[in-house]
Amino acid sequence: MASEAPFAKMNGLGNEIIVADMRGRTDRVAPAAAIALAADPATKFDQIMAIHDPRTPGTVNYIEIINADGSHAQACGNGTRCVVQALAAETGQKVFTFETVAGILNAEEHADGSISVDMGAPRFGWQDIPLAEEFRDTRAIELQIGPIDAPVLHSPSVASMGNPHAIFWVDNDVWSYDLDRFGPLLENHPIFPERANISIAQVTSRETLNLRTWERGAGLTLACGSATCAAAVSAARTGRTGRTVTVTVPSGGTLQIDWRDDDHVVMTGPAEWEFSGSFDPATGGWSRDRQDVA
Ligand SMILES: N[C@H](CCC[C@H](N)C(=O)O)C(=O)O
Repeated sequence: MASEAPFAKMNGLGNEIIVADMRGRTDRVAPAAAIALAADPATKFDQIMAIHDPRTPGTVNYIEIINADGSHAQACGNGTRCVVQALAAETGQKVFTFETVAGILNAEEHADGSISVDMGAPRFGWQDIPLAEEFRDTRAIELQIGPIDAPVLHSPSVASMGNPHAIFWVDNDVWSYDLDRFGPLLENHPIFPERANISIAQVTSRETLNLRTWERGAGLTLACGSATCAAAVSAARTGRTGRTVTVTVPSGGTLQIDWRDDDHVVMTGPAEWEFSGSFDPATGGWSRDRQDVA
């Protein structure tokens, strides 16, 4: 049996994150371990952020992102803030350059404890999302759900933040939509060959949005950082808002999104530590650190 690895259960605005310390090891978190940890109410999570030794000079760590269903994600904004907070607490370092499967990621902890992550440039080409067929205008693609002549949700904007996102614009309260019913249907719609994260967004002013997300591989979550970025850039791109917005997520918290002139999207928000323990990356068996036990 491989030795146990330390982990911290954290959250980013209610997005449930496990930061797994896989530095100095060659094994990886097995999908079965992720599924076991997700099934245990004490360690239930949306994403595992597995911190590995760096692969590329100039980066501090390679980060692997694993969804609750054991699948992999290319981006996780809220989880990246949790990684920054954990590493900043350990090392005192404030500025980080990470590598993920989607590329290089810069992040920084500020004096007030908030954390900014440069999520890179969004992509809007239909092959970039990806979509199964060509759509020339990804600001509003032809996709709808509900009765054909009275769709409940329709014409989403699609964007890639490294991972695939569809954003449905609604006029009513985002809570009035049955996202737990529509989410799985849309996540697995054949138009999204790699599935997609599905959000509904209500624009409340030129600077504010309300957002709910059904995450690919994790379901309904209390926050989704990359979806917040995808919604913000899509809102700006369709003329609904300016390029700097505050997004309210289901936990009631907010993320600040700035789509900079150099095309990079910078997301700023909090991260919170809950408890620490160690786990077996092969099976997901785990125990809580003794000093944390009340
Ligand atoms: N919670 C994450 C996104 C996870 C995306 C994942 N569900 C995927 O498969 O793309 C965030 O804060 O950005």
